[in-house]
Amino acid sequence: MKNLVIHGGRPLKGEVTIGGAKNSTVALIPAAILSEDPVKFDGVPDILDVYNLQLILESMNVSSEFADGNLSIDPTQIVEAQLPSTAIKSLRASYYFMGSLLGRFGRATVTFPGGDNIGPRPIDQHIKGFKALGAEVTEENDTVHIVAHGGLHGARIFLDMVSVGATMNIIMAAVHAKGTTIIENAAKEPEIIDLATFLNNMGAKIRGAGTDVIRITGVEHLGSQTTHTIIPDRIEAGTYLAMAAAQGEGILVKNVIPEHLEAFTSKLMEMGVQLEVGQDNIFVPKHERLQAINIKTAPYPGFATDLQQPITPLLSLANGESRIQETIYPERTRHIPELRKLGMNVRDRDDGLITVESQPVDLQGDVVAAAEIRAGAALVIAGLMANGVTEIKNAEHVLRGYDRLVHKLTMLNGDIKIEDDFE
Ligand SMILES: CC(=O)N[C@H]1[C@@H](OP(=O)(O)OP(=O)(O)OC[C@H]2O[C@@H](n3ccc(=O)[nH]c3=O)[C@H](O)[C@@H]2O)O[C@H](CO)[C@@H](O)[C@@H]1O
Ligand SMILES: C=C(OP(=O)(O)O)C(=O)O
Repeated sequence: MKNLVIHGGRPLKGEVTIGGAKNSTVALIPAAILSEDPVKFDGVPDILDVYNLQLILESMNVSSEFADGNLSIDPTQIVEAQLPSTAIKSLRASYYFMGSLLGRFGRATVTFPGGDNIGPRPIDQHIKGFKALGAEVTEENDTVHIVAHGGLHGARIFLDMVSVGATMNIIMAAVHAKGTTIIENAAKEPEIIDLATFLNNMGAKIRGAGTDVIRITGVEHLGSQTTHTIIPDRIEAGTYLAMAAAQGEGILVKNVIPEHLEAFTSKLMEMGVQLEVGQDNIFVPKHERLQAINIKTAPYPGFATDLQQPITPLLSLANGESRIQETIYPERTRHIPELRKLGMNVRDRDDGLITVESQPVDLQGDVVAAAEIRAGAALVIAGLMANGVTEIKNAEHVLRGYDRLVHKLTMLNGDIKIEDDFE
């Protein structure tokens, strides 16, 4: 295991460039096996999830090369094979191989995905979608078997709840299905548009991505002609914006699509952070006084659940009591006891209500553990704010989704390094 070691209390300043979106990347890589030609992506973030997805591709005889943000994948020699369960368990998004293998071969056998401990994460809506398309789905021990004996056909699928993963998985399964599939109550996240853009550029017919009704008309062939540039990571961007507002003395966050961050930036502005929003960048000036706010997480375009942890340390600098109601994953509060260890005045309730009171004294470094990616991001921000040394255990949770974190923070004058944890 790895630890992140931060000597906190230093003012942060300068520029940071946001990488490609993790949540697009982890869907685009499984989607690449739907292509009959080699596929190229650029703007790919340097994160552990990418390396684990490469291992899964390799097990299917799909070669890939990744350097300097460029990822090429050659699925032309793909074979059906048992997927490596350690890599599958290392990330949630390995479940996208259910949709992409089903789309490509009409069958898929995938171990239940792993991922962060953020509370229950059922996949019933994915399975409902596969069944509606004509597949038989059985679960045995820890494995899901999906087979479409008579081939896949278009269907009308109403999602019982808005699910990013189910929307993406059904799109991938349906691209070759006979006829038209309609997903109603679909998720509207920008990453879904990114996936649809990639597939449409290969010849798919997906309409309505970004709205809550998506229509997919099956096509026979998909082939890649161009390099697909991955959209900027709005969650990474929001993390740096929160960090800049909490500990910055003027930070320019580059390579952002400001529209993707509106629910987040409007909350920062409500607090009194005077953001200067450019076309593809946002400047966070040094500020004096901040006001407490209330936040409720919601599916896009609402306030992202993945940003409630990174904004929590900032709320401790506001005058008064701030509240966050986590509605997507009410148990996603594992950052709270760790933030309390650093001296933050923060509490949570079983129903996902987080209360943050203003901080009378400076935070003090301590040994804490990252239970999941965004909990880890909150601890990194708090560690940068705190006096003394903060050691964050289980750093892999953070590194699986934050592109070149140590390099970027060092360029911002942060003092942070990765160490092996031999305990
Ligand atoms: C790789 C990726 O893109 N991960 C994101 C994706 O996860 P993921 O796609 O797994 O999250 P979903 O959008 O599916 O989950 C939304 C809600 O629906 C519930 N649900 C979902 C599917 C299902 O079959 N049954 C069910 O009950 C979940 O428990 C959750 O409460 O969206 C989450 C919510 O924005 C983000 O936190 C994750 O960062
Ligand atoms: C929960 C997250 O990711 P995943 O769905 O990959 O676990 C996240 O990115 O905050």
